[in-house]
Amino acid sequence: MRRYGKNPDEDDIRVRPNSKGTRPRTTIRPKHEDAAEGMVLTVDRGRLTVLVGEREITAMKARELGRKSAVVGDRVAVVGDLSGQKDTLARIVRVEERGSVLRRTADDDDPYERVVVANADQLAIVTALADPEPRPRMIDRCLVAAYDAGLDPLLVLTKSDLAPAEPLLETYGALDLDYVVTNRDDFLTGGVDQIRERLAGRVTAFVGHSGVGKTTLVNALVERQRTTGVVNAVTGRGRHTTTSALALPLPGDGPEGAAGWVIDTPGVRSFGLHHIDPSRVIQAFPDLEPGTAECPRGCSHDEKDCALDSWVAAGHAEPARLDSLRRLLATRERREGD
Ligand SMILES: Nc1nc2c(ncn2[C@@H]2O[C@H](COP(=O)(O)OP(=O)(O)OP(=O)(O)O)[C@@H](O)[C@H]2O)c(=O)[nH]1
Ligand SMILES: [Zn+2]
Repeated sequence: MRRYGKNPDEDDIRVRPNSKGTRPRTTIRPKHEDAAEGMVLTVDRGRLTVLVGEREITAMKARELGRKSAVVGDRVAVVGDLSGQKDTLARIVRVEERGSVLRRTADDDDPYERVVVANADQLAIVTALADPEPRPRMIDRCLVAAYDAGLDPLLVLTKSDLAPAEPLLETYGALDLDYVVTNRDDFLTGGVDQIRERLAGRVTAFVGHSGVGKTTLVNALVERQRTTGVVNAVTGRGRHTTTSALALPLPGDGPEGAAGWVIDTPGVRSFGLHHIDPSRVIQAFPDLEPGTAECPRGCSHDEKDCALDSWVAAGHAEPARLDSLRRLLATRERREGD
């Protein structure tokens, strides 16, 4: 699977300046052939902050885009005033095809599932080992969302000074999940390198419930940021005013001049799992998947004849994993955030 960020040279989402003549053009596009390519960093009430080269500009959707949305992480083509000066406004005339989408669940205020992050290739699931207690169900839901969106999950276990990681990791042992264990004291001694390594050259969306230490972690990661440009300008605006995700560059060189991207997602209470087929849910449980071979056709995996019970009874997987799968299947239709 091609994922944005891993092989920027092979990326077919980008519009290369010299691609004229080598590629067929659609009839709509020539109008904006001189458009600049950018990446959406955040969205605030119809105003989008777009990184174009080294410059951060404010833009809005051009009318011709219609209902099509542009979200954080989107590659967009912009025209108009690209100076980035105060009170200037550019127009987004095109949203490039997305390599991946993360959706959030519909809620009472907004009945539609919406894409909140585009083009991420990794999902960092931030969970505290204590205070607050880890929530395996929430982790499972995130895993399902990650697998469904084609993102590599990365379990980030924080506050290791308060509790050991082993019990939780044991539960997920069969999943062969990539994980990092962190704590605040490590950050002070440069201990974020372990996680930095996992983020290098990639676009990683960070999710986690309030209080797990996500902000502490993200700040440690983006701290040594160049003094001008993206981070300071964006964070200076006051996060609380926006429910949008926010793309933050990791210091160093790489695609778009950053060593990788952290996409902080304050507004994502829960992922939209409504659209996910039960047969895809099972993909988040590779330890259980082989056990479904003997299931009756169209098995819900939560019925009397389900073969998973005997699979687990035979010792092929942990009973806790099957419980987790079943809880997930049962709660998939609900709108809960945990
Ligand atoms: N013991 C301990 N406390 C931590 C650690 N990291 C963060 N904290 C504390 O946990 C609390 C929550 O941290 P935040 O970084 O604000 O957590 P958050 O997930 O961003 O939560 P919100 O800001 O509510 O969204 C703060 O009081 C932090 O000081 C850690 O490694 N160990
Ligand atoms: Zn079954």
